Amino acid sequence: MKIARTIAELREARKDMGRVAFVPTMGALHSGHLSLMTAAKELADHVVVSIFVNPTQFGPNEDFDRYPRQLEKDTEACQSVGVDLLFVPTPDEMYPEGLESSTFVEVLGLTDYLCGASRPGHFRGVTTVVTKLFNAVQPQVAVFGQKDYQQAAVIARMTRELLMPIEIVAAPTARESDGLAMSSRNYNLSPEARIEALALSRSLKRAWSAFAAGESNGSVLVALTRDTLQEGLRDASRIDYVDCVDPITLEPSASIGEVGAVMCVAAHVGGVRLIDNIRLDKPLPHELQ
Ligand SMILES: Nc1ncnc2c1ncn2[C@@H]1O[C@H](COP(=O)(O)OP(=O)(O)OP(=O)(O)O)[C@@H](O)[C@H]1O
Ligand SMILES: CC(C)(CO)[C@@H](O)C(=O)[O-]
Ligand code: BAL
Repeated sequence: MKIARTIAELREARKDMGRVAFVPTMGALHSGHLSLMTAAKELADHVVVSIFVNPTQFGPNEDFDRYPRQLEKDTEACQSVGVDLLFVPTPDEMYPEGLESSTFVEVLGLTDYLCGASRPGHFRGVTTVVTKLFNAVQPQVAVFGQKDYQQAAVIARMTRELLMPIEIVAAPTARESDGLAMSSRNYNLSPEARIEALALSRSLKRAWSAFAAGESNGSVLVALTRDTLQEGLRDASRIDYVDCVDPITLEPSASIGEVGAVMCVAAHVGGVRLIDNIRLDKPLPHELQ
């Protein structure tokens, strides 16, 4: 596996590669990330992974400084699943003009909801850095996780509308055996908070079961989900959102029809912000059964 630390090194290594599948990450890799890399291997001749904790997608009071970093372990993990090229740029390499640059990429509409509403400016940081990474890596296909459902939708919309010749693939959420969605931020959970965090997946399971039993009113499903989440959290005021949304537009679903819906939750557990979601119209993930 080659490692590139600069754009110049990346471009040099990229020259020898044909069709590339790209997996952008912020590191502190877990099995969810590795499942994206394994999926990427099926889609192209070479797999490129980036690890970059992007400062511009964190708000001033968010956890940029506390975000877990473990580059040595991550490098071994990438090697173990057969990644061809690992790109680990510094902030100066990604933002040579400084973090307050005058050029950025912003997707309107889709970013009004969910994390876009609770983390102002977050998606502008994500779409700008992903555009830069796409320009640097020049992949044919890029793989994102459905755990960050809105992020995958926003990036798919961006690539389509900006005519980027890149296919966006959204891969399923990897979960721990007790249902918790894998997330780098789980590394920051205390043992007590790790147990409390199960309230997120439990609340989604409740929504799924009610939908499967015939409930299709979005507000009723949101209320059930919120109740379950509140019951499981020590501080209910730390819920950022519980929303049942259209899978394409991400607008709140009043009534779930043929296109189905996604139930999305975000909450702070023991000082760690976690998100999760579930498609109500698809089979229940086996870890939640
Ligand atoms: N449990 C998971 N299953 C599948 N993909 C995942 C999972 N968690 C994250 N991903 C995907 O991995 C990619 C990189 O995400 P990132 O490095 O931010 O990891 P993360 O675990 O989501 O971290 P965070 O704690 O910031 O939420 C994204 O496309 C994200 O959707
Ligand atoms: C896509 C991404 C790597 C952009 O910084 C990040 O938002 C993430 O890890 O999901
Ligand atoms: N996994 C999405 C990146 C973030 O939370 O900033």
